[in-house]
Amino acid sequence: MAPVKRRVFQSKKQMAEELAKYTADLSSKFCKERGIFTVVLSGGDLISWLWKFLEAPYIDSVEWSKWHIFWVDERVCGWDDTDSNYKLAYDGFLSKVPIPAENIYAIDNGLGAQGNAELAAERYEECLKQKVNQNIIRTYKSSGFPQFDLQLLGMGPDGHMASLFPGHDQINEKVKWVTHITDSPKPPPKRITFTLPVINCASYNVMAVCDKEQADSAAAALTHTKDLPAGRLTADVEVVWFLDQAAASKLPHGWCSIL
Ligand SMILES: O=C(O)[C@H](O)[C@@H](O)[C@H](O)[C@H](O)COP(=O)(O)O
Repeated sequence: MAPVKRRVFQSKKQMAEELAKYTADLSSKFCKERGIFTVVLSGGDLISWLWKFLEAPYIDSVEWSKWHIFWVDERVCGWDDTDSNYKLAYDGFLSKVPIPAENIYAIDNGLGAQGNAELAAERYEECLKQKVNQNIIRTYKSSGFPQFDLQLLGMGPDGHMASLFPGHDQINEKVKWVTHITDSPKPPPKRITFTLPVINCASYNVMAVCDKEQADSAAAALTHTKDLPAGRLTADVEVVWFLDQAAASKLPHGWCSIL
């Protein structure tokens, strides 16, 4: 099983700087190896921690034209809706870096605007399959699941990741690549989400978590004292939890040395 590493930072600023460095290093590695870097984003606070990419050296040194962007979960709404994870990422990040528009794979705008969660999930899975056929996304060993190069994930205070919530059935999906939920405890209620097997096939998974509201769940997930979706996170190569001091404050003594 892939190692689960922890990195605890004194401030969100430091965390954002290291997150950019970690991601840029993987971008160089994958662009060199395969000429493509597949990156999966989540919503929530994550996008606000990507600001470092908009500055030197990254804005000029990253091979943006080789990036392909996907979403681990999305709210079922149109692209211009204030709930949209696509809009959040576009406004805060994607519109400011030269990633080609055709390399950005958002939820189907029409199905989102109609609120059709089931069909939107099916359509997004079809989109992933098409990208596998075009050799943009790799597949994981013999399982046939898509394998992304890097996923940048977040965790809610209840321990959810993507739109896999504690006590909801979506976490048990074993066949589909993308599923949907219509009663999400975090608003809005309708969402589509990658399933756990897909999330865990990624080569590298980053779980970025800040603030004291997440501290209990971060500790429970990392020590496995509660069965939380975020505690089931693994990867093919490695998982790294990026935590600020507040989010790491409930980790067992000695687990949270500052980096
Ligand atoms: O659509 C969403 O709501 C997000 O993708 C979600 O899965 C997020 O990553 C976590 O809820 C953490 O969110 P915060 O960073 O806002 O706590």
